[in-house]
Amino acid sequence: MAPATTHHLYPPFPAELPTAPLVSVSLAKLKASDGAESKAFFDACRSLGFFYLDTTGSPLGCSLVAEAERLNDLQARFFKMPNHEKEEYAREKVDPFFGYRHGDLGTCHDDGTPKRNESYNMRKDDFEGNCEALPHPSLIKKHWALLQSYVRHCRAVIDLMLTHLEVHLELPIGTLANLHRIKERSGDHVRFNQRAIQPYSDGDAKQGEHTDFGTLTILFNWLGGLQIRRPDTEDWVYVKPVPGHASINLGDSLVKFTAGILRSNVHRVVVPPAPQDTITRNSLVYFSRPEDTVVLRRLRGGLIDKQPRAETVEPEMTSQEWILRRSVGDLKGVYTHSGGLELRPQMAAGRV
Ligand SMILES: O=C(O)CCC(=O)C(=O)O
Ligand SMILES: [Fe+2]
Repeated sequence: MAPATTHHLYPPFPAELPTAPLVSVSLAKLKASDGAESKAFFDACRSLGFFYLDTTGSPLGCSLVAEAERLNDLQARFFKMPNHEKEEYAREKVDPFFGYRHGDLGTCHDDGTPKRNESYNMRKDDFEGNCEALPHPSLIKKHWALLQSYVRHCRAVIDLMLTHLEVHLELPIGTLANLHRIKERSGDHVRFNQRAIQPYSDGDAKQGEHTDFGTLTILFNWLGGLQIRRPDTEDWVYVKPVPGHASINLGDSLVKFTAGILRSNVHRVVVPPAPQDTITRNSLVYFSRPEDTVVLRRLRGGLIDKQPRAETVEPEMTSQEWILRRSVGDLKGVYTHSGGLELRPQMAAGRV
């Protein structure tokens, strides 16, 4: 039985809007090593780099969805905390990458408090006890076990997907998994995201265009707003949230490891389509990334050896360095070179 979701409590995603052509991949079938499903998964990883993960019939998927619902409730409570309390855990205070971030929109809520886009980034290593945990508010500490369990479940899904990738890439089993060991330090994290109600702006939409830096991203959405740029038409189209499904997308490190066999697609978050644009928008993201010490470069073996060699030698750096430099806008995304999309001023208004 599918777990209860809360999508029906929000205004509906409009039926007539063109949406992104994401295929749906069944987690239960991937787990059962279903050949056709595995192929559909790999095709989606090559062609679009985005797909839905259908959790129906999977105990792991059911846990993930149930926990995502509880975490969505938790994030609403987290963001309701007074700004000065959240700022105690600001990135500037706690860590160069993790912690609370915000971008002011320059307008105010009815009660006079400034409107913000906000995020709270909690690293996997805190939950796994791989290092001393960063400071967190008591609300987060109270729900530590839930977050720990969510991290474990996300990682189980990611490890399964990495194994399917290894098979199709004709790599020895464990090649990718060994670069993503849960007990090793990495940039993996859970992110709470909140966007205030705001008017659509072309400039903001453009500023938000990005690829993810890491490996695989597991995303739960309750409202529209996420858009991808279709590789075939170059049109920006909304990804419709589907109850019981996560959206999965591939990040730049998989493009680098596979010398471009896999795709990390450009995406952005804009105002949800009406009538969803009158609601504060939250999303829940799990970002997986290679271990900190892994050098981001093409791997050897299987299909990767058949890929053409790049004419220019790209600088090689560790995952940790790549993430830090990407996060301050110092490096461009793998698929965004030509448009110069990542050449934006750091922390542009409202961008977190
Ligand atoms: O909020 C969303 O739907 C997507 C967020 C996203 O793309 C990101 O945080 O990298
Ligand atoms: Fe993203």
